[in-house]
Amino acid sequence: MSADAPIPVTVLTGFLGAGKTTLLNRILTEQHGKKLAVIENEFGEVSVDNQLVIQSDEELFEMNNGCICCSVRGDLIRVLGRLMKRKNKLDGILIETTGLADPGPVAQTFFTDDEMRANFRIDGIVTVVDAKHVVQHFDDAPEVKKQIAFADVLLLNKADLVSPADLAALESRIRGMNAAARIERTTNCDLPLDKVLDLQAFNLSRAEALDPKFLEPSYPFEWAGAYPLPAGRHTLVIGHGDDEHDHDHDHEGCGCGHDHDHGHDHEHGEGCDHDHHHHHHAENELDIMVVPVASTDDQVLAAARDAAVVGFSDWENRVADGDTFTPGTTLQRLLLNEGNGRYTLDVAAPGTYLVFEGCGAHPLHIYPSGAADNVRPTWQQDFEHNHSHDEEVSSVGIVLEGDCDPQRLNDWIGKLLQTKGNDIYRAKGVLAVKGTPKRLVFQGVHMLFDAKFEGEWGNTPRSNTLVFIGKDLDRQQLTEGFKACLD
Ligand SMILES: Nc1nc2c(ncn2[C@@H]2O[C@H](COP(=O)(O)OP(=O)(O)OP(=O)(O)O)[C@@H](O)[C@H]2O)c(=O)[nH]1
Repeated sequence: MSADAPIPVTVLTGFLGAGKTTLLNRILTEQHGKKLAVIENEFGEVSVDNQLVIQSDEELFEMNNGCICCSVRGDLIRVLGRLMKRKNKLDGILIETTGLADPGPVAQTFFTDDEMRANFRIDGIVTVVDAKHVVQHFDDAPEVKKQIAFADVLLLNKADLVSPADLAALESRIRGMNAAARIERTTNCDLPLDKVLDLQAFNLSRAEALDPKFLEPSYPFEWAGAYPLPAGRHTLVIGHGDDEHDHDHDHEGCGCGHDHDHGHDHEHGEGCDHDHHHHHHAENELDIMVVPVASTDDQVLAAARDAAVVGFSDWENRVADGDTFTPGTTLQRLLLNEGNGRYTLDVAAPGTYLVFEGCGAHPLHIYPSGAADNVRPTWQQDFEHNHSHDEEVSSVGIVLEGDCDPQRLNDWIGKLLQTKGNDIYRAKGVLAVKGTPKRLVFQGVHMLFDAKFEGEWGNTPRSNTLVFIGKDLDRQQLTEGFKACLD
């Protein structure tokens, strides 16, 4: 490939347990003579996939502290920046998204600026569909339909688990959701790799037709405002706790939580139609970032916004009610009391400070030290966070030392998935079993599960890592249940 040609990027999507890692491992083991970089994003409190993706020469980047379509997009951009520098040594990039990712924003990342467009080209979006379980998620997981709609190739996988009649019915239903994609029926994602790689299939106009906002950026924050601040220890108030001063963010009007009277630059202001779902924030937390800027010129604001995108994907500093924090590109997670909180913002130098708010629904006031009234933003903007996740899906991770008793483990898992398999969408783990040097790899998708001994522990310390993903998971019950399997 010429050094100037953009690197082809393949996005692998599909709901939890559909077979994405199976396909990835197939690609990694086959002799295709290509040098690929793999970006792996996993949903779950603890990572198991790093133990399940086979070892290969390919470079593997893991992103596990959030979903690639929103909170770790900053990480994705950073990894791509690194790969860009070694572009002539790479033949392609594979991105395995979490089962809950909307592929739209992932694909969108490659169109965000000229540098991205020049260096990368989406070759295709490959969606793996679990023929056995997908139907039950059509209604409860909106991501599934998006993954199908966005696909250039659809693997109708797990064909071995359904009857030919059911498979045909499913195929026509899926065809109805995406008339353009090629559909391949597979078992264990077994198909020639030229059906998923080197497709030149991604079509920007189709993506725009599916999502008219496709080329509009989406951000991990919903609002930003610029405040002129003197040096000093200022009070930052979130919420309505202070009624006396509650005159500048009244919520009449669009209901989006901002004071529109003072907005100078409302890109999306009119209908304020951004949705306020924010799956990874609890109601009693608000993510903010306070970034010093030299001015409110467009270029300066754009640079601050890009820094905030990266900062929002990084680890947060937790700030309790009453605590102090300083400006900078660190994400500050304000801990709220029923939506309210009062913090000290310690400003060393006077100047303009941009405040980014993760969720725009929280009124925010800054009272400079010694001032009777709060300071108004001189500029403000709403940002589009145009997708959301099913807030009910959560994960429980268990990491424990000790050896499992195989019989008790089998009984526990069997019973658990039989009784709770509707709600446990996905379970996986790598376990240490009494009396064997091998690692037990456990895989569950709803009620179906299997466990295989794969590879030895060798020098790696024996331990048990398990993750459950689904709705209404009972952490204590799962943890206690597993503990009882340990010797
Ligand atoms: N019977 C059957 N099982 C399959 C098939 N494809 C994959 N599996 C099994 O389904 C389970 C999940 O497969 P993975 O490849 O890990 O699925 P995934 O989409 O990567 O899962 P997440 O990353 O957790 O969302 C594993 O136990 C696979 O062996 C298939 O065609 N038939």
